[in-house]
Amino acid sequence: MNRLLVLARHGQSEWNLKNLFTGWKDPGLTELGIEEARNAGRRLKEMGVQFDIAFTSDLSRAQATCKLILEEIGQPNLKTIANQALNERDYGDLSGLNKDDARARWGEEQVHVWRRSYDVPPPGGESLKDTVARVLPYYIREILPRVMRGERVLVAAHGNSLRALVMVLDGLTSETIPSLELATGIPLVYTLNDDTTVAGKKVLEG
Ligand SMILES: O=C(O)[C@H](O)COP(=O)(O)O
Repeated sequence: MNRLLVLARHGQSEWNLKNLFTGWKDPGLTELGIEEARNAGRRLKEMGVQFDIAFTSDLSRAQATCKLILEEIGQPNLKTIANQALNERDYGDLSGLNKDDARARWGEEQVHVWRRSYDVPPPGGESLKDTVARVLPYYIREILPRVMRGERVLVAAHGNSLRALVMVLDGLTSETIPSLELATGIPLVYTLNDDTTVAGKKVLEG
């Protein structure tokens, strides 16, 4: 039995376009972000994918992406569960700052460490380790049981809350996770084995 889990980072947001750290702030999608979300839905529809349940975060850019994907595959009314556990990593004091200004102020390397390391948090914010500590329990408690029962699940969330989950699914380490980037609006289509490990993964590029 195929156990289907699809992860999708939200489409481009207004603050992605402005190159601002976003975290728990709540900007909407840009026109491009809306089109990215619709394209993700179209590619899933071409694969014949249908879902039994969807999960998203408490932030509107992920919720809008989830809704647009479901509209494109013809499931506009699918039950969708929103939970703060799937929110983007909190960027704390960096939220709202321009990323290039931050690089100029603190240096390229320090900003890269804040953005991509496993256990170094931005000032006043969450490290990826902190994000794993809320995403993984939620995945194990609420999402994985459904996948293992054969429910086809969509998770529409954020770059770092999904990096937290992909780290576990793909068996990445604190040494390898810094190189993982997730593009906006590109679905990751996983199938899981009986023992919850990954049987297959497909990245639905544009
Ligand atoms: O929260 C944000 O700023 C973005 O969604 C993710 O930012 P990052 O790619 O710099 O971690």
